[in-house]
Order: sequence, then structure tokens, then C-alpha cells
Amino acid sequence: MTDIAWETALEFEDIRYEKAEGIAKITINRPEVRNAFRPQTVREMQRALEDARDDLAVGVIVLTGEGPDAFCSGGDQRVRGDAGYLADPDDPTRTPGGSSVGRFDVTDLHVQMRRCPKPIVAAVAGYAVGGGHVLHVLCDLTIAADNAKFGQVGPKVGSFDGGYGASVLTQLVGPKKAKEIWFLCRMYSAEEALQMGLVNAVVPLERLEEETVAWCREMLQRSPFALKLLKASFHAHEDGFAGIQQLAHDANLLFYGSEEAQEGRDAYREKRRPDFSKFPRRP
Ligand SMILES: CC(C)(COP(=O)(O)OP(=O)(O)OC[C@H]1O[C@@H](n2cnc3c(N)ncnc32)[C@H](O)[C@@H]1OP(=O)(O)O)[C@@H](O)C(=O)NCCC(=O)NCCSC(=O)CCC(=O)c1ccccc1C(=O)O
Repeated sequence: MTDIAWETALEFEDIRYEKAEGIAKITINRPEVRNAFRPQTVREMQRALEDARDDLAVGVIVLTGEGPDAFCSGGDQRVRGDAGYLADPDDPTRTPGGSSVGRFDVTDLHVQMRRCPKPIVAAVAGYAVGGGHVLHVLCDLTIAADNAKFGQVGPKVGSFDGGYGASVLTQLVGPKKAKEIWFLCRMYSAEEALQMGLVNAVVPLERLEEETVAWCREMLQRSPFALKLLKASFHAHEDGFAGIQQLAHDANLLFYGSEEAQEGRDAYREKRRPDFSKFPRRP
């Protein structure tokens, strides 16, 4: 039993989005398909993540799946088209945007999770499979229930994720193990996942939320800006120019708070030449 009072933050169809004590929780709520995501699910998750990012009261985000059977089983294979995913409820041959050419909606979600300045914690019960496994890999931390099972199934079902699904997995478990996971499509227990560095902790199923909330509360005690910069720093070299851009813009954010930067701004507003002579040329 968790001593936290979740309150609905925004209403959605495929997900639940709740908040409490500075924690935002996104729950994929499609247990009838083991929490597989369709394009609408992904768009709702994007909207919730955007809200959690912008809410100054939120410091940590939890991603989880409804029920004990699955965190997420990946893309909903019932709406998989010949070119991505097609899921306009009024016309299953079209995407929600109206095009009859499908798209991979999760690409943007992956980037959003990666760039989100707040830690994202996966709470995994049951299966984290396929595109669902990639979602937990992209979370900053993963707490697993003892019934969790992890695996990639792409080569079994005619799919693969050579993006973050391969590169970040390699960072976590090493290239040999990452290739084993993708090439053989085996399932791994929570204990095996812990041993290979794929998850941070394994707890009894009934304690999953309690433990996840405890980790979140601990992070909420830490400096939010330090956590934001740490996350960006961890990703900087892996994400190339995009990673450098994030760190550089964060540095500019800090620079804006300095007298030196303010002299430039004030001089422009006051229509005078800026005087930077009093500022040190730092070695
Ligand atoms: C997850 C299982 C191992 C769970 O097994 P089990 O507990 O025995 O339950 P089942 O009886 O199999 O399933 C119950 C029920 O759910 C339906 N279901 C389960 N998963 C899916 C799914 N992914 N899509 C649709 N429906 C699903 C299942 O059919 C049952 O329904 P019934 O009506 O009762 O028959 C097992 O269920 C399983 O193996 N599931 C399939 C896993 C899978 O193949 N996932 C897709 C992998 S490919 C993928 O995820 C896309 C990759 C991707 O996201 C991506 C990658 C790179 C770029 C872009 C993208 C992108 O946008 O998609």
C-alpha cells in the first residue's frame, strides 16, 4: 500500500496522468493489449510529458503500465500498416493527421524523453517488450517488480529499433549483450536484468509503487538544476550536436543570470555601447 494521494492532472483515453508531491505519473492504460501503444497513446504521452516538463511543481516523472501483467508490449500490431502505424479510429487506413502514409510516432516521443530535463523513472511490472522495452531503456532509472520480463522481439515480428533502442541499450549492457538481446529475442527475468545493469532495483510486485515513490522522493530532495544538468551531461556525447546544444543552452541560461550578460542586455535597451571592461577574462 503506497502512502501517496495521486490526483488526476489531465484526462486522456489511453493513459492516466496523475500528480502528487512533485511527482507526475504517466500510466499506459490499455491492459487488454498488454499496454501496447497506438499512435493516440503516444500522442497522449507526449502531451503529458510536456505538461510535466512545464509544471514547476513537478520534479520527477514516473512511467508505468496498468496492471501486473505488462509495462508495455510495444507498438499495437493491430494498427501496424505497411509504412509505420495507421490509426485514425474513423478510418483505419489513415493516421490521425489524415495521411494514408503511416509514421513512427514513437520517434518524437523518444527524443522528448531523452531531452526532458527531469528524471524519468520506469516502474515495470510484467512484460517490457519490443517498443515497450525501448521505453524503459530510455527512462533514466528503472525499478522492476519481481515478475518483470524484459526483451526485444523486433526480428521475430519484422521490426527493429536501431535508434536509441540499440545505442542506449548498448551503453547500459555492453555491445555483446545488446546484440544478444536484439538478435536472439530472448526474454530476461528481473534478476537477470539487474545483473546486466538494465534495471536499478528489483522489488516484490506489491512493493513496486512504494519503492518507485521512495526513489522519487529521494531525488526530490536534490537540487533540480543539478539533476537537469547531470541528465544533459550524461547524454551530451552520445547525442552529438543535439547533446552539446542542450548543455550549451543550459550554460547560456546560467550566463543570463550574470552581471556580464546583463550588461549586454541593458546596454542594448539603453541604446549605449556595452562596457565589458570590468568583467574578468577568466583563465
Ligand atoms: C507481451 C506478451 C509477451 C504477453 O504475453 P501474454 O501475457 O501471454 O499475453 P497475450 O495473451 O499474448 O496477450 C494478451 C492480449 O494482448 C494482445 N497483445 C499483446 N501485445 C500486443 C501488441 N503489441 N499489439 C497488439 N496486441 C497485443 C494479444 O494479442 C492478446 O489479445 P487477444 O485478443 O487475447 O488475442 C505477448 O502478448 C507478445 O509477445 N506481444 C506482442 C509483442 C510484440 O510483438 N510487440 C511489438 C514489437 S514491434 C514494436 O514494438 C514496434 C517498434 C516501435 O515501436 C518502433 C521502433 C522503431 C521505430 C518506430 C517504432 C514505432 O513507432 O512503432
